[in-house]
Amino acid sequence: MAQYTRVSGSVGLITLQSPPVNALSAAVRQGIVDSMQRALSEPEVKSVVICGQNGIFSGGADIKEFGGQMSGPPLIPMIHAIEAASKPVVAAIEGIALGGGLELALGCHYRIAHSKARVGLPEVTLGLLPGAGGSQRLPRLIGVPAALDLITTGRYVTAAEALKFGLVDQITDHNTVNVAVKFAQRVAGQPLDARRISTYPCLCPPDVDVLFEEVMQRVRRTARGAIAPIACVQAVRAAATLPYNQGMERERELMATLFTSGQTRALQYFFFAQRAVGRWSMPSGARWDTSKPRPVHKAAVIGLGTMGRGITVALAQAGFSVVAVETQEKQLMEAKQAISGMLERGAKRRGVAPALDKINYGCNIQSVADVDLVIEAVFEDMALKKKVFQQLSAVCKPGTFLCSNTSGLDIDQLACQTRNPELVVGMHFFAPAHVMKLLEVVYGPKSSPLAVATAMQLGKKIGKVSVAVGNCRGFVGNRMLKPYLEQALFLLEEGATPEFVDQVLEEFGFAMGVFRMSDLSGLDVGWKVRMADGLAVPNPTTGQATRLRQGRRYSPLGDLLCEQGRFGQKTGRGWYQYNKPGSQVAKPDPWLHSFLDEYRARHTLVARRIDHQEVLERCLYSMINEGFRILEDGIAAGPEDIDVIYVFGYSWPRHRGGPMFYATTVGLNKVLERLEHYHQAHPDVPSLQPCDLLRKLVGSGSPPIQKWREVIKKVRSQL
Ligand SMILES: CCC/C=C/C(=O)SCCNC(=O)CCNC(=O)[C@H](O)C(C)(C)COP(=O)([O-])OP(=O)([O-])OC[C@H]1O[C@@H](n2cnc3c(N)ncnc32)[C@H](O)[C@@H]1OP(=O)([O-])[O-]
Repeated sequence: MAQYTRVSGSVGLITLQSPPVNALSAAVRQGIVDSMQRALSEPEVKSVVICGQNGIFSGGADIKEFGGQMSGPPLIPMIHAIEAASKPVVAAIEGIALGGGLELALGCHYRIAHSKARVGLPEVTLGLLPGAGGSQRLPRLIGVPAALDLITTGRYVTAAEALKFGLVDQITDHNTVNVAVKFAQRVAGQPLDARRISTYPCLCPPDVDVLFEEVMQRVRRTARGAIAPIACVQAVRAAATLPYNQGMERERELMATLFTSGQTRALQYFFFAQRAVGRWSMPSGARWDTSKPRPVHKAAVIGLGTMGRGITVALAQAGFSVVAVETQEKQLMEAKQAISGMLERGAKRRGVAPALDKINYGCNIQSVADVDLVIEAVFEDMALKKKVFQQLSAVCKPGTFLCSNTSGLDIDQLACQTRNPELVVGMHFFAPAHVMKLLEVVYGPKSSPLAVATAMQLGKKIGKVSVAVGNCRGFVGNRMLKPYLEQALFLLEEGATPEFVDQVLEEFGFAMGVFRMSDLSGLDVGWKVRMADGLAVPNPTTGQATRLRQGRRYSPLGDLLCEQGRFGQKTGRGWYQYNKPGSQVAKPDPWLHSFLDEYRARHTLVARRIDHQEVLERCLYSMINEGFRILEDGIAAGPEDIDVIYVFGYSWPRHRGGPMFYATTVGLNKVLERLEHYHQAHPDVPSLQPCDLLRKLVGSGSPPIQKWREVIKKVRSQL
């Protein structure tokens, strides 16, 4: 709702009241319409101020309303009525003015912002465009280039930047509402014609067509199949080329197309999924709201390879004191140089001082004795990690949390090496750790809620999206990656090429196909794991046994490449060839094609034509099937956890909502039916066998994803 009061005798003050972010719900819109009518009809009132309660202007349209039947006064006529008002209306922007919130402010005649406020039009991130006149008013106010930037990226700008653009009229460090009220008194009675943005001509640079062409090309390249950024460019183009009313009509048409697309549904789901993962729970019943974290002031990182360096940077940049440990002096010095460079570059980008003094470097593990939390990031070797955990347990002060950055090893085995296994959790970062948003916080059977809460809070403080998951091989992300990679290899054996498989996956929206991604991460990483598991063996016997290991189909293709020293980008050869080691430009490799031909001939495999559908279904459905198993096992508490992990950690296209949401858009019965089909064709591939939970969900009528937790609970209680 909105509260109407009269202040300073002649100013009507409308306060939006819809906690926590004053979203423009039906009740708020009704409140604004009623309050405006009152302010305009009261003769004593000479001007109006609109603000939001609790220091927040507005987070925009109420996203929860998008799924249902719209009720209450619509936003567009409401904003038009404010703009057309005969008395000046001033927006007092505190905290945030986002989306519809900023569009409302653009309908006002003046905008006063607090210096700490941030404004933006993030609709594109929800698969929409600023469809309450924002796409038409913003370019008229700040010019086409700046408007295109804000609208196509959805980025927020500070009050200072907004002032520079001319998006706000004034910024203040004082009480914004008081300043706005005084301002409103000053401008009362002044003519308003020059303050109505919809009447402005659209400021276009001379080469506007070239600009639109360039922006459209960039947007198409980076959108990975998302349609909203393209519609945003089209809407701004309408502002630049059409009169306001026709531009509004075009905005409406584009918005209608976006609204009915599946993409906005997926992105809205994902918006709430990101927030749902913060409300974590453990199978023991421990939860986010009943488990208090312990403050961490000083942390340590053990092992300063690629991951350790990134983690150190992430911690230091967030203001934590860090002890960074590497056992060999030479490696320590190399790491120090690299970390300092990363901090300096990051600080330059953000216009702040580099946090170099936050880090103390050392070669001795004793130097971590007084820290509150340690993140171990040594090589992915269980024996080595166990030794480190034994040392840490002996050296650290009582109560220190001991965390491992393992990407899939058993947390419980590490916990068993320590005196306080309840203080041990996994903190699985993704490379580069100071850039990638995802953090899997892995609890073992002995991990305490205190340790999980502390790791989750630390993750939040260093800017990560943290997801709490159970302990199993590969946790959530890498466990689901296994069947996906496996299918890709089988497809090569059966006749596909790496380029074709990658092309299909990239067209689907992945930033990189599976083979380009493997080349980037390094083929040797998985090879070492498979050797440790007894799967990759040198010189295996030929014939059927080569492709059947531990009772299931196995493709040794990756091992064979590694035996040739083809580790991917770092060696200049992998599934692709590169100009030189370290180069990122992948080119098809004729050697690899002959190698695949010879391999098939040696194993009497006849290459067949494989189409797009089969690549997508086998790679994605096997991964989704593993996702259902993860839910069934209680490793992830809900589908949102899996989807957030995949979007932030594995470049799953956000506009498809994540793998589990994608399954709902395909139809669970179709996923089940196709898995059954492929499992029949490949009975020696267990990952294609549909899991029980998927069958149960289909059996219970494929409920919406928000209801899955109930079915999961029932399935798990029957175990
Ligand atoms: C008509 C077409 C034109 C207009 C289109 C639009 O405006 S589209 C919209 C354009 N606007 C946007 O895209 C802005 C989206 N919002 C944000 O980016 C952030 O929420 C924030 C920066 C406003 C606050 O960040 P923060 O870290 O301080 O807090 P937090 O993120 O944890 O959220 C707190 C709670 O508020 C909830 N909630 C938030 N916003 C909305 C909403 N609009 N609606 C409903 N609910 C919303 C959120 O779910 C959470 O609920 P929970 O889990 O507690 O039950």
